[in-house]
Amino acid sequence: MSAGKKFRQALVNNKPLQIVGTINAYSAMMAKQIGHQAIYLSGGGVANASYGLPDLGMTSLNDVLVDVQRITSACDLPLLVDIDTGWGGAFNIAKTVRDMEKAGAAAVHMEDQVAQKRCGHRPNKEIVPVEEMVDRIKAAVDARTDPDFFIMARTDSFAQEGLDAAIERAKAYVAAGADGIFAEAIKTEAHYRAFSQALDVPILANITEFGQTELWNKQQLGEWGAAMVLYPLSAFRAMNKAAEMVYSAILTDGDQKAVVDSMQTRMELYDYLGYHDYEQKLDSLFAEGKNK
Ligand SMILES: C[C@](O)(C(=O)O)[C@H](CC(=O)O)C(=O)O
Ligand SMILES: [Mg+2]
Repeated sequence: MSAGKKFRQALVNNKPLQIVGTINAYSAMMAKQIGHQAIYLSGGGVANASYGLPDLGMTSLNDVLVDVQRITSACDLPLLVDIDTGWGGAFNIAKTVRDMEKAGAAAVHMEDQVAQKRCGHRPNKEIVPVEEMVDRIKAAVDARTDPDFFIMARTDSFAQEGLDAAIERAKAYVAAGADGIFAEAIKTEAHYRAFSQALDVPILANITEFGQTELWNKQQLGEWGAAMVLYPLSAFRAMNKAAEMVYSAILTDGDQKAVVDSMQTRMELYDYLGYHDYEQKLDSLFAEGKNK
């Protein structure tokens, strides 16, 4: 089954489908073993974690592809990738889609901000005219080789243009071939219901922390018509806080005794990696004559 097909299957089997951000290959393995059905690579996350940069359109296609390949090599859950604005004009967007498919991604979301983009939950975003975004979507849809590869259009227009205009944009994006709509930074039950009633493609709710949206439960969001619920940076934020505590404790206390109980143990680390299977294989293949 292609990655795109797996993503579509997960959408059918889970209403709504929870999609968790996995900042690296190991996180993706954990998410899968814990029972998640779909994972996400955040554009902001790649910029922050892999490059130490803000989420301001400074990373490129190749920067994101490296992390996509690492994750898809380690985990076979369908991966949704944040491709920001697609990184250029029609030909660049076509290349982005083909490269993402080849790298094993199942789905992408592309937004209607100007190339000099911002985080969707920050002020002063600038949006391209609807025609320009429609062209972006057509280029993306035309470029895919797997018809199941899922191309989601994200609209950042709610903040500037309001609900009705944002829905009109979403309709135009669906008419251009978008398979789903990411309604960025909408806020209330009425907003979610309006989007899902106006459109007959799956709608994504971005439940990112410390932003514009309340931390709605998946059950509520499902009732309001959301087909997907995204948690783009939740584990990453928690990992950062944990690292901060450990770095501070080591510096202040001179040892890590106070924080060791909050750490994943060596065995827990190995369990997610399937370490023992590797070790057994090594022993059965090469044990003869070694360490004896
Ligand atoms: C989803 C998002 O595009 C991301 O890059 O993860 C961000 C998330 C965030 O900054 O909290 C966004 O919503 O713009
Ligand atoms: Mg992003």
